[in-house]
Amino acid sequence: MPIKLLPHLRFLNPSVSVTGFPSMNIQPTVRTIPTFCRIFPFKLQYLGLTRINQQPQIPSVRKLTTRPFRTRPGSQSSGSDFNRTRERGRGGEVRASKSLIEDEAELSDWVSDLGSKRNNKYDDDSDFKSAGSGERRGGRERESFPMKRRRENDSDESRGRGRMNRNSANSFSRNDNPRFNRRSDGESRDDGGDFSRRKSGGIERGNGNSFRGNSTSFRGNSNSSFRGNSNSSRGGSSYSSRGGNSNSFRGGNVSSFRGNGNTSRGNSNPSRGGNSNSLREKRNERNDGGGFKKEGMQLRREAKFSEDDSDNSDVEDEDEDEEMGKTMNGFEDLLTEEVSDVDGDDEDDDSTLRTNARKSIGLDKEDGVKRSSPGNDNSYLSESRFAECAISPLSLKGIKGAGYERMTKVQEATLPVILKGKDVLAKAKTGTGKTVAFLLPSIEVVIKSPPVGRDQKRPPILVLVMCPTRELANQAATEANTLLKYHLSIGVQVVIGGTRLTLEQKRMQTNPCQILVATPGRLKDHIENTAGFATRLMGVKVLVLDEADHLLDMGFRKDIEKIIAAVPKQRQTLLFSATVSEEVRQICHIALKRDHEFISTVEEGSEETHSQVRQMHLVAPLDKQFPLLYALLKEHVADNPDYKVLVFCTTAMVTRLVSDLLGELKLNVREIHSRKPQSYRTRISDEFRKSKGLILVTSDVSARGVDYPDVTLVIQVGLPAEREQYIHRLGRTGRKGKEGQGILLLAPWEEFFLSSVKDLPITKAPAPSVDPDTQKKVERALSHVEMKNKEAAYQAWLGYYNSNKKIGKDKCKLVELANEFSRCMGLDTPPAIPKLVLGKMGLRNVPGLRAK
Ligand SMILES: Nc1ncnc2c1ncn2[C@@H]1O[C@H](COP(=O)(O)OP(=O)(O)OP(=O)(O)O)[C@@H](O)[C@H]1O
Repeated sequence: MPIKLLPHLRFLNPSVSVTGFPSMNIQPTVRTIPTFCRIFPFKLQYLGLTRINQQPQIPSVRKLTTRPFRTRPGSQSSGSDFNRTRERGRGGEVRASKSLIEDEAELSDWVSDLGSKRNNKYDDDSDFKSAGSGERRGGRERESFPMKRRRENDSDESRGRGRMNRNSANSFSRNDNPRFNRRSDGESRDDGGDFSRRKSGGIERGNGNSFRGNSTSFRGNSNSSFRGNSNSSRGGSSYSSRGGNSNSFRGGNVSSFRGNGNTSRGNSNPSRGGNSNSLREKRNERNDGGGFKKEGMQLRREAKFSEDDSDNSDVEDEDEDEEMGKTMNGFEDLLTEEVSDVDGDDEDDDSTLRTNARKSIGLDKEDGVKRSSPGNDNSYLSESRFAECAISPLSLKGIKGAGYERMTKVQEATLPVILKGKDVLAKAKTGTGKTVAFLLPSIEVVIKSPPVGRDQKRPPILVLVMCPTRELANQAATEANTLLKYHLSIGVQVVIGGTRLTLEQKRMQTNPCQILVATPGRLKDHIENTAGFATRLMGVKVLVLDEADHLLDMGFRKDIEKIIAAVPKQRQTLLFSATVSEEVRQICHIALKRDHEFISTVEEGSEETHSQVRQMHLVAPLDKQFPLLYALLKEHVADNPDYKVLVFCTTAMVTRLVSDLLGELKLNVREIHSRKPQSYRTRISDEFRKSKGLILVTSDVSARGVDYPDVTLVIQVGLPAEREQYIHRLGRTGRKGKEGQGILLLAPWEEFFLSSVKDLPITKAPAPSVDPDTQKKVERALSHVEMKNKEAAYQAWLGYYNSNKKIGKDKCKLVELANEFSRCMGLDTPPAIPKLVLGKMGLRNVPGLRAK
């Protein structure tokens, strides 16, 4: 049958080879092979044309669609990933520096900050080896960075904050404001990754005993009923939710490491145990009819996407969720987390759950042998139902309303333990329902707490959820509202950057909430500047760190430490993430009690990524990357009418450049990064969530947690900041058991990154060549991209790679590469960079750079 080529598939032409792949022998027929076919030959398996590991039969290729594929033989059985696991050591792996900047905001703000710090120590080149750190708030030199607008000087927020600062009597004085400090501490960001690891190492030696606990599988068998019926039995900040006979099945082969703290204390309060459903109903009625009843619906309505927010959200600001550069100062103070109020090592379980979990992981009840089960779309789900847990009827109603029937595996594994009141560090793959896993038991804690009277001046915040990005905070609050649909008296609010502090203050005053979702920087602002807020935080019973490893990383740690210090020690703490490195496990006791449980639903020996997500890496020199990216996208779009693609770029300004370019090439693109106003970010995020047929070019603001359904492809252009970031970015596709694809596009000198992900099933894509027409088209499109955007991208690019330990080591080589990038954007001469910036980057007098 003759092959009919679609015009759009003809961009490939072997005559323009990709340099760096001399061994590539492209047959003439390759011309007919779309890039995707060559990168994803598995597609052919669907067409029955080739075995999965076979080279595609090129002549057979006709119209190629990016069709779903099956789990590869021999790959991780997705049906059995609910297993006890120990983190695999990754010794010897090369990891990209954690100090890589997420965007170049810091860089521009350094410049701004220099005016006030001209004579300080940071003027010394040796203190500023990279552009990846430092002050982000702009000022005098804003002109050099046209995209960045000033927030502090002209917003109500800054004025309000200024007043509040002068008047407020809080524990974080302005002079000691880490947020302020970190923006001037360029060097902390500069070497953050190393520093972090070194510090962690130190901590490990000093305190590294918190994971020595027992690895348990099935504990106890009691089929518990609902607990904790008595408000009166729960006073003050005690852990009412800990007591009783909660089902605490610790899921099948889920790894469940206990800390080595006190484990002998049982739950002795008899009043907490064994309540029937009717009691639950009664309790709920009582609580839901409490002081907030009338406000309930309103609270939820206003929880997040309030009109107020959108009104002010065009206040551009530096991105607290992306900013880094904090130091470890004061960190040691937090190592004395109180451990006295720990629960016992009680053996309490729910046999039904246990049985279900065993089934869900393919464990035969009789012989205990693990059966492998083939992967399928629902393999992220367990066989347990929410009703089997000690969840209140109104929550169950909310769950049903959300369309959730069975628990996901991470929910099945963690819920009973959390409901029991234990601190938990949980690791589960991306898109498997971790948000519900921590929200649901948190809501139960609120339900069990005494209702707050209307006249209470400073009603306590009972649950505090910390998220690293605004998008994620919004999303978590939305999920909370879904679950709270029938809990009319429970309110959720969000405090994030990018909106005026004063309006958040007003909103919180008008509609006090019991559950607060926040980004660290903004929460700290409220602690410092909002009257009565610190008092309200003293009511916190549950503290959640979503994306815990990121929040505990150097970029956020200082804020997190302050926040931990601002909530009661007598609390329950939940840490969730898809990646929990050894380092995180060593430092997690900053937040967790020693007897916390580490629960992982990632099967031992299996990858942290989903087997149904096909991962490829593609190595091509810089000058071929834009045309390649275009080619990949064009083909994916042609093959997938419902395409939904995320393109991750290294920095915000590079994101803007790539978005501009793809827009010029007439692809349907949107961009999102920290330099966009919050209103824009929220709008684009919502649009992408709902849309199909859209490409979102993004910085790492979308890397973690964001739940965009049905993403068909994730492309990562350039070096990911670290292994974990690669995993989280990739995790935007393949959610809820869906299939997806991921491509990592690296330059030859970035290939070293692959060693840090060598345990993941990333296969090398055959290097495609680029049709000269495509190349020309891209060059033409680049010529239409605004010069200032290219200049900003160049500077950002330089800053990003300068902060990488490996690439930034040889400054001359770095500048050569940066100038190559500049040429790829169509610039004959590299843009000039302010001398001060060069100084901060440690790049003064490096040949090849132009200073201004
Ligand atoms: N029990 C359930 N049944 C079906 N869908 C669920 C269930 N629980 C959660 N979900 C849905 O699964 C999706 C992914 O959930 P969520 O965003 O919490 O994943 P995650 O594990 O936190 O991912 P990430 O690691 O990327 O943050 C969401 O759309 C959520 O509504």
